[in-house]
Amino acid sequence: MCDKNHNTITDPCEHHLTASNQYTYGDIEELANYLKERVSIQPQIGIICGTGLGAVTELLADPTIFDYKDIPKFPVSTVPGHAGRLLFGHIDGTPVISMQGRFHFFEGYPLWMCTMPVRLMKLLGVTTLILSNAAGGINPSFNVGDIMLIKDHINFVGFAGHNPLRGPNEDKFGARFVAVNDAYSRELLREAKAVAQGLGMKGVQEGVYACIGGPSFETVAELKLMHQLGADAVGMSTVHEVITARHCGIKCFALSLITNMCVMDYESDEKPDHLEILTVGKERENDVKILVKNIILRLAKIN
Ligand SMILES: O=P(O)(O)O[C@H]1O[C@H](CO)[C@@H](O)[C@H]1O
Ligand code: HPA
Repeated sequence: MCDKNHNTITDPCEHHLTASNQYTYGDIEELANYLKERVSIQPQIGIICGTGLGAVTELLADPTIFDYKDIPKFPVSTVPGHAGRLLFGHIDGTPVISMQGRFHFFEGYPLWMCTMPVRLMKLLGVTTLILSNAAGGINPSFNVGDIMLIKDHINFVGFAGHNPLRGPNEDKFGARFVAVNDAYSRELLREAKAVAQGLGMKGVQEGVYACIGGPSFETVAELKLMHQLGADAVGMSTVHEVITARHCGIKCFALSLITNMCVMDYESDEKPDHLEILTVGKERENDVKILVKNIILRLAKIN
């Protein structure tokens, strides 16, 4: 820890710099300009694909694709199931930008770095963000393969003091304090439910997503606590992206694919396993794809 008695804003030290966002508004503007010079699509909708759910990007017609490693100042994906590509294209006429792979806190990235692409999307013109993730089911009425439409979250990472907005506020993106009681657009949730119903999709649930830091999964005691607190599913992402999006006024819709049921019994020999999580993602990615496509179609009709 830093023991220097100093003003962290006017005289930041290395430790404080890591805690605070190092991407200035100008840096992200530069990044947006870099992409605008190379692709003419101005996206309205942003998509962030969860573990094993990158197939949603197949919806983009004739996409322009950037590998994260080729974009200046961009982090790179290190988790299997996250391809590490940024795609621009159209889904049934709607201009879209999609991240095939996200950044997680457990990879070692500070939260401001994990969520920088959301601010980039804002500067590129995105007004609505659709997020997906793989999650463990806590609600005993859920089944593996269910799709949970997220209505709220419990931010355990935030409880521990980690927030993507920590540090000096960037007023050009939004105000210092941001309300998140309505983080998940009720309108989008209603529309998504109507779409799922219209498609006759089975196993579509609604619930509360709990976010932990990972990469360790949860203990039985932690899961029992989460259940008592009202969490229906648990994962290691999404919430920081949603906070960053709400800060800059982007509407959010998020869904979890329940890739495993959490082990809440000391007698059980089962364990969560990333490879199994990827397998369930593969099995259900088509349904997630259909749902996302139809939500975008519906949004195009009502907007
Ligand atoms: O949230 P996404 O990116 O879908 O990934 C989920 O899958 C991984 C665990 O297998 C964790 O990273 C968890 O958060
Ligand atoms: N816990 C945390 N993250 C996850 C899980 C889980 O059980 N499944 C998929 N991502």
